[in-house]
Amino acid sequence: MRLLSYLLRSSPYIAVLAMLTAFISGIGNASLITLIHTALNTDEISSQSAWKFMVLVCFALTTAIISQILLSYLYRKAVFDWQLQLSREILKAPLRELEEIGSADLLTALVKDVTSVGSSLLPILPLCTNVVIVLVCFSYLFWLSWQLFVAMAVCMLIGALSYKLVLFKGHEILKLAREESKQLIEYFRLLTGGLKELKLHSHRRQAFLDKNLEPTAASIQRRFFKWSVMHSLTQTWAKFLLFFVMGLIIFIFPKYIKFDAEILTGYILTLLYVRAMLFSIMGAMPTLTKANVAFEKIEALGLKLIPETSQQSKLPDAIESWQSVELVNVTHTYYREKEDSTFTLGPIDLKFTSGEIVFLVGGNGSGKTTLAKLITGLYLPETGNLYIDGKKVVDNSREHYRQLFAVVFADFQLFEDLLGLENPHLDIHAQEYLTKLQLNHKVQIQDGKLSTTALSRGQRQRLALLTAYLEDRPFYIFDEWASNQDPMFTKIFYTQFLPELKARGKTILVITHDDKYFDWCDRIIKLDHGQITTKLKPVAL
Ligand SMILES: Nc1ncnc2c1ncn2[C@@H]1O[C@H](COP(=O)(O)OP(=O)(O)OP(=O)(O)O)[C@@H](O)[C@H]1O
Repeated sequence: MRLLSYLLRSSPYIAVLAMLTAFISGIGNASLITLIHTALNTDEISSQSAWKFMVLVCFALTTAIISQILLSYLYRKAVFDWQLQLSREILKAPLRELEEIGSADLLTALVKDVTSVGSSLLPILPLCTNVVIVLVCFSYLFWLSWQLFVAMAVCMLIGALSYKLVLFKGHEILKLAREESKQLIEYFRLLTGGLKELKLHSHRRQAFLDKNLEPTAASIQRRFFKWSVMHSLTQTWAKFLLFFVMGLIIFIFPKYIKFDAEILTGYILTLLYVRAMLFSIMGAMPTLTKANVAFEKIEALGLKLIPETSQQSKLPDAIESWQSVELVNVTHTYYREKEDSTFTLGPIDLKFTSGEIVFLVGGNGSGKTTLAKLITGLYLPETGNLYIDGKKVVDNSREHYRQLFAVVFADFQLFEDLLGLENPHLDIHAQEYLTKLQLNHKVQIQDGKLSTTALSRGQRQRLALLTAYLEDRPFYIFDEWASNQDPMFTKIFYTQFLPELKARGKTILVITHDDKYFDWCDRIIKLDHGQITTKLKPVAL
């Protein structure tokens, strides 16, 4: 029911119209069978009845076509809307939560689950029509003989209960298959991302196929097969149930309930007609079950398909002037479920002032990147607070606070389109930076779009730097930016780029292992196992 309300809320007017036409079409269809039965039992068929029949056929046909067109529109629009809405929700959710969910689950939700939920729309409207037809036909049967109807209904109810039981079991199987589909997507991601490693090592490749990919794919296939068998069994059972009921009506019930031949033909004719509708109602159940599983999964991720309030909140402006950013008693803890261990960063007390260059050093895994995520407001501190110019950063101001930073993370992502950079001279500025970064012979820029990002890792890092330059934010953070640069460019970075940025009044935090250039900063902060062990001037190090 909750799924249905979501489906209807995505385009309420169209949905109501589509349902209305589906209902009307259902009434038209059901009226046809009563008209046929009456005509069969009339000696002389009047021309008025023939006209009535023709009009009813046209009416049922037109409403069915309209409802189908509306349905296709509704389906396409719903999937489109939900994919956009889920993307917004993902961008809105806290980074740490998203990291814990993992990209495989998010991708499955965006690509597979949304389509599954949307596909439930396809049988829903025909379902409405068929439910109406079945209800009208059953009312007709009740009107013909209520005693016969009650006897028939009891038999059908027993059949429906057994069907429901199997459907419930199927729901559990589909849930497990959904979890494994997520794992399969993760393996596909490894396959496409690890082509070099898999091609070079034949034993690893074989083991990857035999031990990872194949068992998961086979298990999903087994579960879906089990589900299909259960589905086919219930469908076949449902078909024979109706024949069984007809057999009871023809051979058994007449011994106990009195009714004439006209009622009997009415029952058989109507049941034969209703049979197709009942099958289609039952046929829709697996799709609805699949949609329900996908819907539950999206909800379990904490993502909403329908926006709760208007999406058009004003985007925060960039911060132009500031004096200090301060972290007071800030901590962050990772919990690693598989190893049942934790890593805690902090408590951290740090202050950055406008226009200084700070180097952040420390061994692998000491918490440097985590600290950068806390400073930029990407991670929410578990304890303690961030302050900008003495003002606490709270939930309402966090988005605004984040506009202070331009960051090149070690696992940066390049966008070919230089998005969100409102600058009438963007191409000219970008071209200047491309020359400065010695990329002008490799990459061109036109209408804010880079001609390519298919470059070496070091060159891609330079492109990431280009984006950061163009963002022109007051606070720059570089996470081991120079690690893939040649010695000459590393030198240019520390001895030219950083001082130039500082001269423009920027604050720069550089996560680095390049001790050769430690003299080129104002301060050095050292992290060890999540704790700040040293805050020094470079000369003293
Ligand atoms: N997403 C995560 N989930 C769980 N633990 C994590 C996660 N990211 C990092 N950690 C753990 O937190 C610790 C600090 O990681 P972090 O990436 O901040 O260190 P780092 O100093 O930047 O390391 P490196 O120099 O290798 O980049 C590490 O022990 C790491 O295992």
